[in-house]
Parts: sequence; structure tokens; C-alpha cells
Amino acid sequence: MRVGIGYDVHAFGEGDHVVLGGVRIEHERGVLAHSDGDVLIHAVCDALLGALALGDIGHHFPPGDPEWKDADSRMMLRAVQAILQERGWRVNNVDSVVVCETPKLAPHIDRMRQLMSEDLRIPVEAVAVKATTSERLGFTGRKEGIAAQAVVSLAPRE
Ligand SMILES: Nc1ccn([C@@H]2O[C@H](COP(=O)(O)O)[C@@H](O)[C@H]2O)c(=O)n1
Ligand SMILES: C[C@@]1(CO)OP(=O)(O)OP(=O)(O)OC[C@H]1O
Repeated sequence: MRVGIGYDVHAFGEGDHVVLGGVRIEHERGVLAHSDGDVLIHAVCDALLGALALGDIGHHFPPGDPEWKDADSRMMLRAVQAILQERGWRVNNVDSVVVCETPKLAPHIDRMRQLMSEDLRIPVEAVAVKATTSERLGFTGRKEGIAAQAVVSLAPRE
């Protein structure tokens, strides 16, 4: 068994939607990012890579690389899953939390779980996504950006 932790932040910027866990959510602002700025999937990718001490998302998908400009972060999640599989591991479970005052995430949580479980090839019951505000404190509380944290466990493939 291996465990990993991931954390990511994206600042709000111009735009009319955010993408979280692969779900497009209409919002008064977008996020600043090289890719689609899916802070939740980035945190999950970092947790998965961390579990095997394989560096971080920026190491595998360099922020300056045109290939990843505006990229769908689900491509990165599937690529990371393939790396784990090649090395003889499978994802056992994912837990995660997204921190932002807005948008309201509760209506979208089950879709995020579904999409990430498909990309990771595990049951939806093994993927948890939670949302919280930071009670108007700090950068998330001031609506300057979104943060996400993830913890994963991996098991050897039989
Ligand atoms: N962006 C968010 C933040 C929170 N929620 C949901 O609201 C509940 C209460 O949040 P608190 O920060 O006041 O504890 C939380 O448990 C989430 O279910 C949300 O949907 N979107
Ligand atoms: C996802 C990548 C892809 O270039 O860029 P961003 O979308 O800017 O996201 P971030 O979490 O800041 O950095 C990781 C990069 O790998």
C-alpha cells in the first residue's frame, strides 16, 4: 500500500466558467492557468505521483509546453493512471476537498466523482470529493482563487 498527498491553487481571472473534476461550471470568473486550470484534478494527479515518488504534475506536463496549453486535465489524469498501471499499481481510493466561496459545488460533486472514477478505472464509491468555504478568511475567503487538496492510496495490481 502507498499513500500520496496533493495540493494545488489557481487564481481567479477573466472568464465565465471554471472546470473542476472535469465538470464545467458556469461562474462569474474563470481561473488563470496554462491548462484548463482544473485545480482538483491537478491535486489528485500530484497525490497519485507522490504516492510513488514520481515527481509532480509540472514535471510530467511542463507548464511551458504548448502541448498542455488549454489542455483538458482529464487527459493528464488518464496519463498518470497509465503510469501507475505500468508500474504495477492500481488506485485504491481518492479523497479530496475543494476550497472556495464560489461557485457552489454541491450540485456538481457526484458528476466530478463519476468522471474521475472513469479516468482512474475504479468504482465511483472509491472517489470522494468534498467542498468547503474558508469562512471568508484568506485568499479563498476573499474570492481570489480556488484551492484543492487530495489524498490517495494505491494497492499493488494482482
Ligand atoms: N464552494 C462551496 C463551498 C461549500 N459548499 C457546501 O456547503 C457546505 C458548507 O460549507 P462551509 O464552508 O460553510 O462548511 C459544505 O459542506 C459543502 O457541502 C459548496 O457546495 N460549495
Ligand atoms: C497543469 C499544468 C500543465 O502545464 O499547468 P497549469 O494549468 O498552469 O496548472 P498548475 O497546477 O499551475 O501547473 C501544472 C502544469 O503541469
